Amino acid sequence: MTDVQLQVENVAVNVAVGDTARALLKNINLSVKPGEFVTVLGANGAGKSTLFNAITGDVPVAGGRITLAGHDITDEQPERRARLIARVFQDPKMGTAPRMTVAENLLLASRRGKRLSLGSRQLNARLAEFKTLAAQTGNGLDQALNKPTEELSGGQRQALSLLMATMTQPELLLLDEHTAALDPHTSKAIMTLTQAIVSRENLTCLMITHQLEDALAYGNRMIVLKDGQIAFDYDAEAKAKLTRADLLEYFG
Ligand SMILES: Nc1ncnc2c1ncn2[C@@H]1O[C@H](COP(=O)(O)OP(=O)(O)OP(=O)(O)O)[C@@H](O)[C@H]1O
Repeated sequence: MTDVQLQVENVAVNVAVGDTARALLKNINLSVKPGEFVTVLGANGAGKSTLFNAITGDVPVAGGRITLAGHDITDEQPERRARLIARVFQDPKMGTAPRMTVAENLLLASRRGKRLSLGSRQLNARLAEFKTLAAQTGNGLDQALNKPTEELSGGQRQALSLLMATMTQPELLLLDEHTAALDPHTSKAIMTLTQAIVSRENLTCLMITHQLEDALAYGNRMIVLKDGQIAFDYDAEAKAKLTRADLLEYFG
């Protein structure tokens, strides 16, 4: 195992605005160790989602190199990178196929990067496993395995998205404000589930959040983006000393 899981070297992202190029990311350098859980903070427009998009290949980089688990993925298509990288979005509707049942969604996710086969025999063979997996959410998902996901609550659907994102142990988990659309109680439950899965599977994880309490409470490293650059990078020890008041200063 290498001691660096994700290496972002001199990554720049530009977009054309009219006749001029605007820099969204300016020579970002970030080195993340295996099992690190990094919270990502920054004001609106700082470049957080653009950083995720550069890592997943959803925006082209103007320069630099991205390496994941020893593979140079800089020139790989997003579909290929998706075998290694899982992402959970803010909108619970983004992570699941709405007309398919919970169990079918889980079967699909378990086949990530492999040949797809969705027969009822394959499904039935894995129902007990999926029930155990869904039970850990504590929100009744295990009782809803045969329901289309469009009938689930936002919290259940986001819990399912999280299970689907992590069940094949991705090399990198990207959480893109994944609790922002949920009420405080549900958001807490999803964060507790997130923490449990990330620790148990020893996942390398980046989590964008605007919830300062969550940014402080979770993870063992924090970066703050400002104007397309990493303005602050706190290791576990420095992060543990930070307060909400310190963070508010960055956004003041
Ligand atoms: N395709 C694009 N073309 C032009 N500008 C873009 C494009 N994508 C993003 N931007 C701009 O780039 C900047 C960074 O956007 P980004 O979504 O990365 O910010 P963010 O830190 O994730 O913000 P938020 O907290 O609001 O989600 C913003 O000013 C945004 O408007």
